[in-house]
Amino acid sequence: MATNLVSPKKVASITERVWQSVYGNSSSSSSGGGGNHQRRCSYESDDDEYEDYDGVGTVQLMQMGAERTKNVLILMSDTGGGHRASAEAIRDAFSIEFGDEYRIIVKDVWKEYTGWPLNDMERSYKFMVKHVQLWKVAFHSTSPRWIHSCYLAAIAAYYAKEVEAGLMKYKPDIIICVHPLMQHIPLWVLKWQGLQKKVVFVTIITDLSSCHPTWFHPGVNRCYCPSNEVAKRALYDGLEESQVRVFGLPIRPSFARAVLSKDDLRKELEMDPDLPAVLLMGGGEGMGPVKETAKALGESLYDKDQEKPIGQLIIICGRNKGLTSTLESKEWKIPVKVRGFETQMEKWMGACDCIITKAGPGTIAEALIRGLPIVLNDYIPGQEKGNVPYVVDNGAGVFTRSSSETARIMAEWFSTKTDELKRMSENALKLAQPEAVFDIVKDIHELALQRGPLANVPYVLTSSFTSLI
Ligand SMILES: CCCCCCCC/C=C\CCCCCCCC(=O)OC[C@H](CO[C@@H]1O[C@H](CO)[C@H](O)[C@H](O)[C@H]1O)OC(=O)CCCCCCC/C=C\CCCCCCCC
Ligand SMILES: O=c1ccn([C@@H]2O[C@H](COP(=O)(O)OP(=O)(O)O)[C@@H](O)[C@H]2O)c(=O)[nH]1
Repeated sequence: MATNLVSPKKVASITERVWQSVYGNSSSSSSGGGGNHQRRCSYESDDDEYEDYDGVGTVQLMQMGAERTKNVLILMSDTGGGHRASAEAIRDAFSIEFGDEYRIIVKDVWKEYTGWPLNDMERSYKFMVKHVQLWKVAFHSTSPRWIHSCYLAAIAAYYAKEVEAGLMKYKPDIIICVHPLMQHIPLWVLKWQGLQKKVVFVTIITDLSSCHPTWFHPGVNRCYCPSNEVAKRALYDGLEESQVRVFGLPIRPSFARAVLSKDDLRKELEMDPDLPAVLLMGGGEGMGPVKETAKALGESLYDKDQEKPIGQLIIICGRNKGLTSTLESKEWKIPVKVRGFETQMEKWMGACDCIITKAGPGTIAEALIRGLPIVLNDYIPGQEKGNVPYVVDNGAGVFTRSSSETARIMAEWFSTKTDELKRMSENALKLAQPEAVFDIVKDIHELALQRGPLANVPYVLTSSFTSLI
């Protein structure tokens, strides 16, 4: 029931009353859908974390007129590994640049607050990209604006209250969205709440070239595009030039700032100190032809005549546990390390000489920063297709879906074609944008400073205040 939204401890704000007038008092309007709906809809939460953030309102009141810590809510989802990696990159860069000025909260608000299908996007996405034709149809058929707007409006009608509860819990001064489907409902909520002038809302696109039109929402304060190609699409899809900025894809500062010596890293990671090394992976989920490629490399990187390896292989399987155990149980003729989900990718990339991966934007951007030539062995149709020419046409790598071809290229790079490897490494470094993440957070900071006086009015007052103007 709408009246359940307010704890007896809290003063019911005018916004909540407006909310009731929009949605009425009927419990039937809000009871469907999410299994966790009843619990999540209540502000009488038994959630300890909520109590922490609840305190923010009081702190804000005490700090009125003084500089106070601003809350930044980063909306992401673990559909693949790239959205979280970008979210963490932004979080770390804020901390490096601005210290305690900002409190950063990285959340999948859908998962915490809504019900099916929003709270289970990871599994649905994994299922769809595994059945690649299904993803292709879903991706392209939802591209026209009227189609995805209808879907999203229907979902908003169902889950807006839950999303509102999720957003209000964290009392954000700034919302940063790194997922295409997490803009529409929060932006509607801010509009209905009259909070558009108080809360800065920006989107950071995490696809390098081809991307789904849901990314381009005209209601954002800024849309950070990783490339000029994406920026052109954003303008074409209705964003104003003043909204669009191009700095590059945000990559974790550990890639940009750490001084890493390959020798030290190899020692730390217990790798062979001398043999050239290739890193084989398939994004956060260990997707693509990793197993077949590993087997082919096991053969091609072994010199049968001299009976010794010409290279070593690092396989990072991400969250794909089945792949990890299959590859761990195999016998190898060359030095091989099989790893699951790694949290220090900059070290593994820093210790290797080249990489084989599906065309995930995050992995590509990281590899470019480390100057690794790339063999792209797969791409997800739709959003990852354009990443292939981005790498190949810029001379930073090659594309082949054939495992035996990949294995042959690698053997050549490590023997007769070392000059090609070197040239591609130089091209990769030319494309790299390690400072993008810092440029983005500085721009967001500027944007926050430009906010009017409403930005400093605490949430406990803003809702009632804004409803009067
Ligand atoms: C005639 C046939 C009709 C078929 C209708 C299908 C109904 C809708 C079903 C599915 C929705 C499909 C959404 C498509 C596009 C979404 C935008 C997009 O590109 O999202 C990309 C992300 C994943 O990002 C990728 O991650 C990697 C990062 O690690 C990598 O970077 C890659 O390059 C990134 O782009 O995709 C998603 O998150 C998709 C989640 C799908 C969830 C499906 C949930 C089940 C159904 C409905 C949920 C509600 C959403 C409806 C929104 C529809 C509007 C698009
Ligand atoms: O064990 C792993 C595997 C992958 N990643 C990171 O996950 C992201 C993968 O993003 P990408 O866009 O390449 O592909 P996705 O997984 O999203 O499809 C990159 O930042 C990787 O460094 C990671 O941190 N640990």
